[in-house]
Amino acid sequence: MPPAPKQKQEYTLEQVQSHNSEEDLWIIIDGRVYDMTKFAQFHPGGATVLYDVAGKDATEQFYGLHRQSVLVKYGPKYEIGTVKGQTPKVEFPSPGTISKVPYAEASGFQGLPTPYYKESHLKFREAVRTFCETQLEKDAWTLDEAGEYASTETWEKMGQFGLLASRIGPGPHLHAFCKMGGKLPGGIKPEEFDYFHEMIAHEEVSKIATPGYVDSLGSGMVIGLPPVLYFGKPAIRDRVVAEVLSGKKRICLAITEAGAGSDVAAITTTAKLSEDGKHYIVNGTKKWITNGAFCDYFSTAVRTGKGHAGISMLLIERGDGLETEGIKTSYSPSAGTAYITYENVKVPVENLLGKEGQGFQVIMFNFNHERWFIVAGITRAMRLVNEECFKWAHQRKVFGKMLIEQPVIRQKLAKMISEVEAVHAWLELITHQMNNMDYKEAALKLAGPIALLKLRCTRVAHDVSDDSCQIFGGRAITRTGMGRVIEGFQRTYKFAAILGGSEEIMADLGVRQAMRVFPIHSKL
Ligand code: HEM
Repeated sequence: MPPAPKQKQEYTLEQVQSHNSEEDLWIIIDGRVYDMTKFAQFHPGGATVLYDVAGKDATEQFYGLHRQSVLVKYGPKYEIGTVKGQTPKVEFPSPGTISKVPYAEASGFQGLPTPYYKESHLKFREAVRTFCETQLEKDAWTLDEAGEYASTETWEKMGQFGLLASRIGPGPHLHAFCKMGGKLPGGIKPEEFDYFHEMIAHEEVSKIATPGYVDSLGSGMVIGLPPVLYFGKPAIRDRVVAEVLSGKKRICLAITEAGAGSDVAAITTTAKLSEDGKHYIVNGTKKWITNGAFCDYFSTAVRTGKGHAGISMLLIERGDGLETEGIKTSYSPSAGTAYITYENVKVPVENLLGKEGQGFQVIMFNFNHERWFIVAGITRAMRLVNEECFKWAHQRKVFGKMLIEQPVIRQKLAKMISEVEAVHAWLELITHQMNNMDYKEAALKLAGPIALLKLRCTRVAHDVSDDSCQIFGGRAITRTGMGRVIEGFQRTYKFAAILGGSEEIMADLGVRQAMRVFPIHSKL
């Protein structure tokens, strides 16, 4: 929340100037007067720097060294009034508002004509952004640094607000969810809800910009629930979907193993039918499972036979024989990235997702949605990085002028902005196409374009990370302070280039899909 302007006292410049000693230290930041006398000795930047500006206007020094959030946190405690004749100019956006920084939002949200976004998308974005900023963002950074998972209360809050349901996409499950008393953000009706609403939900969560903690807010669910939703037996599906969307239970997708990443067919975790035919007995391990450390359910790929046709999907509940252990990644442990061990885990045959031996199809069916979701998240993260760079370039002075006045910085910004706008425009087009196809048709026709979009997106992320680091300098490798968002991005953007299929696999898949529909008799 922005600090409430304190109009209770107005001081003349001369009055402020007279409080200019270590024992009586006032400063001005953007027309507001702060009494720093007691704070000076606790100031993380040291007391001396404050003594140097005692009784003076320190706006430029302050905004050259601090994020706005510092004033939001400490301002109300130390602000004592305003300067007569000066009106504070710096904006403190209220929760849910759209940024006015150029290219910080998709142009359709900054008032330009758009074929995609309707009133319901604007309403939805405002509601989700307000929720994220007021309910999730305020302690995200502290929890991410501490490596803590999102609490059960946070999950239930997300469930009640309809954020979890919004991240699984349109479909009959939303009607079921609302019939059972659930609500969607912004009062959107299930029949209005489309893939743009879902895309917005992913974007807004990604904008929280604490990559590990952001993943702990449901990335496992986004990829782990669809196999149950589309391939689970009705009784199990209805129970599990209701539990997960309300935030009472958590689910993740367990496919990759130490010896099987993008090469899904190499998985070795086995599921053997028990003698009475009532259970599968699962043995093996899984690695890099997002949210695995704290989930209740695991949509797990298992081997029930040989080759591609020997892969099946099982819904496995945490219980005897299933152990999870956190893996240390470049992310915060908040993401709950886990190594999973299955030792003689008994799974009822009813928990088979799809048919035995058709696990590969179940996995492929969901991969497009997973990749599209990764693209939505990383693109939004890049937009935020660009916004931070644009602001920083207007804040930071070097060699006597603003960074933005240096042509080399404008060149970098031009590249970053144009690349992000291009991938986002492709994302919007594909999302529009998803809205106009059923899930099956989209899985077939959009697999190639989504793979190529993901490839382009993570290549752009590489460039954006590189350029933003050069713009932010030392702050881009410092976890706290001005470059916090850039530091988090450069440390973690590679996740998107590997998860859900590596760049190399995306490139190959994209072209092979195009080869399938190439009219073979076309000649030069
Ligand atoms: C309301 C007034 C101020 C408050 C509440 C405040 C608070 C803080 C805080 C919380 C930090 C740590 C920032 C972080 O790492 O996230 C910090 C750092 C710092 N502050 Fe202040 N500050 C104020 C004014 C000033 C002024 C006027 C100056 C300079 C004249 C200054 C100079 C510095 C410096 C040099 C650092 C270290 C920055 C770095 O490591 O990059 N501060 N301040």
